[in-house]
Amino acid sequence: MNQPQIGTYNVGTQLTVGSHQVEIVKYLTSGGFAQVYSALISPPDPHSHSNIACLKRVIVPDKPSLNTLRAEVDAMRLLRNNRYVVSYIDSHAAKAMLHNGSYEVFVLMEYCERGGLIDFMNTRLQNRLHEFEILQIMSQVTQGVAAMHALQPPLIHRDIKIENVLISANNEYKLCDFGSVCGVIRPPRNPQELSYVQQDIFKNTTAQYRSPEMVDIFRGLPIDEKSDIWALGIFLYKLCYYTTPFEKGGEPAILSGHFEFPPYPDYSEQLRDLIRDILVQNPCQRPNVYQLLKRISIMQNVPCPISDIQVPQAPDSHLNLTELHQLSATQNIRSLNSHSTIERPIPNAAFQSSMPDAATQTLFSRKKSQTSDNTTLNYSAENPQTSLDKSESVSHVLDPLLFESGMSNTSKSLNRAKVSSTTKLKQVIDSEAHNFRHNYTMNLPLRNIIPQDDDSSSSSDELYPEDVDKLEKTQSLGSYISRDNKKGESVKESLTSSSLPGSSLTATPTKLDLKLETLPNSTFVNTVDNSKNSFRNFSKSNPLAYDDVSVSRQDLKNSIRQRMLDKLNSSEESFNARKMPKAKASEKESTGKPIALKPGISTSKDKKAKPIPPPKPLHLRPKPPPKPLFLAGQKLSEK
Ligand SMILES: Nc1ncnc2c1ncn2[C@@H]1O[C@H](COP(=O)(O)OP(=O)(O)OP(=O)(O)O)[C@@H](O)[C@H]1O
Repeated sequence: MNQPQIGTYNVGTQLTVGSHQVEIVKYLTSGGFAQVYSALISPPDPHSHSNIACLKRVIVPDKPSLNTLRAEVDAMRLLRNNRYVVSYIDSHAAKAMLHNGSYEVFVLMEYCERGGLIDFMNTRLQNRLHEFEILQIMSQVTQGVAAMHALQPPLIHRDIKIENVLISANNEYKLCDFGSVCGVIRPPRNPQELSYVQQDIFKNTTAQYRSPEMVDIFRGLPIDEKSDIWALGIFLYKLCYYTTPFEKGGEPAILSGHFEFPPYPDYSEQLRDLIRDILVQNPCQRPNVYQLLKRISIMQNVPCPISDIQVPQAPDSHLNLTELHQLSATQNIRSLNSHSTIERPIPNAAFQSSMPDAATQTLFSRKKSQTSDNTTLNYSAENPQTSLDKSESVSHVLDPLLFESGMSNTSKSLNRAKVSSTTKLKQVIDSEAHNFRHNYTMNLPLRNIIPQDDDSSSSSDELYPEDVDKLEKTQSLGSYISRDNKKGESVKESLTSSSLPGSSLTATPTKLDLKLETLPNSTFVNTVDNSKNSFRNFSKSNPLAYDDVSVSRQDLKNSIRQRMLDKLNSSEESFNARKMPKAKASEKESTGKPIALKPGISTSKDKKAKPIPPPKPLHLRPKPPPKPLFLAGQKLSEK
């Protein structure tokens, strides 16, 4: 979006935000789209009892962008009680006075006095983080993520990264920036959906934190909680080594899964193992958020905070494998099938929706039930609503035939696997559930990721009173992805080469800087824009027409293959450009001529670009005219 330029508020400026009186204390910074202030509020925040808050002021140019923010606020509101999520206080939107058609949005939230995690890391460039500090940060951030995954249906953050963690006055690490949040995205089923998902991922995620299933949508895997887990793995690696594991290798490295650990700092093998276990290609084999927390807690030698999340537990007598799977399959279908309005997630701590995982947890807990804490064992006995949710979801969402077939497949797999341990069983269930998400076919468009501006019903004026509108109404999660303001650029933090894996780490690392970096894949922008246009036309004419598109399997395969090749080629081009020696780079700057890529690497651009002729031998080059005297070593004054 074209961000209108606005001046900053003076200290002492008085405003009303929702039901709060606000007085500006200090201008803090400007984010990609927002001005950020510290402010005094009245009444104080009932959650923290503090009268100091953070005010985010954003000018949005149109209603779709307003929807994006509205959805961000809704996500914050759902998560407001979690200690490790930046807490929402109030919000307010109004039509902007100065900019026609635009809106001014104010969001009041908990003030994180100690700034960003990145700032803290910058204070520790010489003396890197100790393992216990890393585990503490990781545990708290993972708890924030767990709160999202525990919603029903789950929310996927999609932009977990160092930059999106702030530190509160009492030194707690808190997840922020919920502008990319979405529900589970099932695998696309036709080229239009595919383009759309691809575009959505590029707009809402940060390149280095993307999971393999995000980079290669053509694997046909859902984007779900496990994509956040991958990002947590990258996050953990960066806490340790101040760089990301695929910083140098980029997308091909993400897809091959190959990364190395720098020799310094020397963390325990346990910690490195944890990173290895998270960064596995197959999402089913990655731990879920609870398993991750357990591992971290064991390493910290503290009780697992998982009891805070209250994973649902079933009494022994009520649980058998069939039920277990029924529960998991249903939950997955619910996630997929849901139109994913943000209204739907239920912040019901007693019923988390990553059911394969929850179900497994249940099973684990059965084994341990004699010794377990009672608070985690009250599934249907103390929470009848939970049981209701369960039966309701079974009856109203599923096509019984599909469900039956899913069931029988699962039973077969389970029998085949002859699971003898809970770990094995967990893997089978997890992978079955994942396959279920993968294979289940629905006659629904990807509503959960279609932007609101394509949906005329949601942009009716009655949602937007003329002057002031409190951000309380819920929106489709699809609006999260309409952040077209990023336009192929992402603000990304990265260390300079001095701290890249494999490079010498004895040199003083340079500061972690915020720098504006164009996405590596330059041709992607075109691809995306094109696909976006075609998608929009398509959806405008008939938003429900996806399933009528007649595309043969082979066509789809070919189209996928071609896109993949284009994408890889263009990625390769940008990776080569990255590796371009400095000398060549400066040569480019000075001559202004493009630099030829390595021979043998064909890129989509190559096809269009004219071949660059080899340089002429010296003796054939035209001789430069003789220098005028005053440039030939003789001063004018000496003449
Ligand atoms: N609650 C808060 N307490 C203290 N500082 C904050 C808070 N929220 C944001 N900030 C500061 O403001 C900066 C920008 O905020 P934020 O990332 O939310 O804005 P943005 O416009 O969404 O930026 P971007 O999209 O580029 O990440 C943060 O990096 C952080 O330094």
